[in-house]
Amino acid sequence: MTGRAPRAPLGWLGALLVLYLLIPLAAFAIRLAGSHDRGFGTPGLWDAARISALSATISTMLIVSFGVPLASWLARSRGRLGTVVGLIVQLPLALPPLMSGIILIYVVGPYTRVGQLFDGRLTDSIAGIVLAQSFVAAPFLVISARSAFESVDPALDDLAATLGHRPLARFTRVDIPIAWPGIRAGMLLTWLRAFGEYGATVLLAYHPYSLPVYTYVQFSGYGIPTTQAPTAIALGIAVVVVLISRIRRFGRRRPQAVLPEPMEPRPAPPTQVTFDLDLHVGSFHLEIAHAAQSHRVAILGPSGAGKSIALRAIAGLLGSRAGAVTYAGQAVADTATEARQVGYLPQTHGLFPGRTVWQQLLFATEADPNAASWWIHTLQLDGLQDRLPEQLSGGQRQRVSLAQALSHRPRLVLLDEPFSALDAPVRDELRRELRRLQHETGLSTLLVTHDPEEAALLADEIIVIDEGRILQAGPRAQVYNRPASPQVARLLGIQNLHPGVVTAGGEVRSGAAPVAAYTAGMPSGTHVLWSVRPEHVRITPDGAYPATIVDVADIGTSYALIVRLDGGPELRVRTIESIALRAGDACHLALAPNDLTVWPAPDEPAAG
Ligand SMILES: Nc1ncnc2c1ncn2[C@@H]1O[C@H](COP(=O)(O)OP(=O)(O)OP(=O)(O)O)[C@@H](O)[C@H]1O
Repeated sequence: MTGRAPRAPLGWLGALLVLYLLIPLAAFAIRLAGSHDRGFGTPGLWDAARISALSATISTMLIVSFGVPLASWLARSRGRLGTVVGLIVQLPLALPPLMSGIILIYVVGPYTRVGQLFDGRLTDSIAGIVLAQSFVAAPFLVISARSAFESVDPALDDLAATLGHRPLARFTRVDIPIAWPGIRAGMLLTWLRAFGEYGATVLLAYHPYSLPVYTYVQFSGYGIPTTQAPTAIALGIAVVVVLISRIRRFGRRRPQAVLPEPMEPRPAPPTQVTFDLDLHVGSFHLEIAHAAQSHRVAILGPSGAGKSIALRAIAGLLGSRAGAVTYAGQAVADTATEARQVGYLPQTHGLFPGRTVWQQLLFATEADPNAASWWIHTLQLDGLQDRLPEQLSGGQRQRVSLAQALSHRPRLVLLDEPFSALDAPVRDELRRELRRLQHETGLSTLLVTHDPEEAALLADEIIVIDEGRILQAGPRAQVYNRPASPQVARLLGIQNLHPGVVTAGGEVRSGAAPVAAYTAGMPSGTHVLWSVRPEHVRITPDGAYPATIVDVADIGTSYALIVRLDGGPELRVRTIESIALRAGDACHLALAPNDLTVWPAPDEPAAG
């Protein structure tokens, strides 16, 4: 038994509809084949067909010129205005075309002001036909193009801005190519709808005859046999246009890239960033300020802390009102992103669909082909230059993104969780690679991550943020060894974090176990949190703290143990020394007071 629902009844329902659509077409074709005189020589027929084709083409061109920018705006607009405009655009679709004709007469009819400007000749002319067709057919283009633009990832627009492209270039070189299949389908539908338009046209422009008006005139004057030829023409055209809309560009051949001589780019001078940001995105308020002392900085924080918003603001993608930003002492708040010379790796991989690896690398306005060739080689992308994004693995895509960001010699590279979607071995490999580049080429980087290990590997200076505020900022060693608060300790992934109380002797009692620590300035009885890094807990016979082994795991390069302090909490221990102990064995721990960090518990007022 497969457990699948039987599909036959659904299939039959669909087949009935297909029959209903097919039978009239077939009946017409049979009648046409059996006729003596099909009327293809009737006077006026071909003129009417020509006028319909001409006016539909003009209408479509007009609708595309105005409708594509409108659809792009509608796809991005979130406000009430966008909703209202979206409804207005759809209205002609919901209105009977005859009524659309009546409405148009009130605006451009011979006795209106607009009509009189043209001596009443706007109607009953090709212009009148175009006006009627455009009104009725415009929604088809706008609706289709709008949903096509909605599928364009806004991060690609941001990426193109960091690669030096201005808004118009981003529209024509990023948005239009990606949305093109939807725009093309909308154009063909629009043309067909305009070509077949009758209701609005017959009221607004009875003359010259368009094909549908001509057909009605023939029908009412001479009966149905005389309508065979125009119907056959319309049917033939519909079939051709529908077939055109189905044509895919199978296996389009792209020229193979010939890579120029690789040439190592001159390294950009180290760039330290200063920022003082104060901005709202929706209901989220980001207010952070920092002057970096290093050119390898990480912003670390949990999901939703405001890391990506901070990075986008520093890149200039949120406008000049986001706050003050300087790169190497130079104020850039009023400089557009495209002129800031930054490299950017957005959270989702930033590659442009339909472009080969080589085309991605040369996409920046100031891309240097020799440098691009060098990055292909350095980032181990040799042989992949003619591949499209979908023909690459996740790790290769991130390498291409990195190469793309570096090929225009950015002064600062902004990385938004660049490796988070990759599996552990590929992530480790790419982190190592980036670290190597940082050290070998002096690359200036600002990394956003929620992973403390990644921040420690790729930055000399760490800014810890949460809920749009800085919790701690400073050199890596200082932040990791002396987290300013338990919250920072948790965000840094510090594992041994336990509650305790300061004793009269200045120790910390955790459970029943007193632990020696520096608690200067904290009165006896203060509730605290204390922590010690797993690699700072030593198991040694002369240790001061009796304990019991709970678990020992051999993790290849080291041992990870869980040990319970007698009368106290469990501690994680990490050691590279060979361990002969097993779960349940007694042991002793050595904990240096220097290695312990103690904070007043969050609800305790800070002492000292
Ligand atoms: N366009 C937006 N409109 C409204 N709120 C937004 C918008 N973009 C982000 N936010 C909100 O701002 C906050 C910070 O978002 P941000 O993307 O900077 O977080 P993050 O720290 O990068 O998180 P993650 O690690 O999950 O990417 C979140 O609460 C988010 O919901």
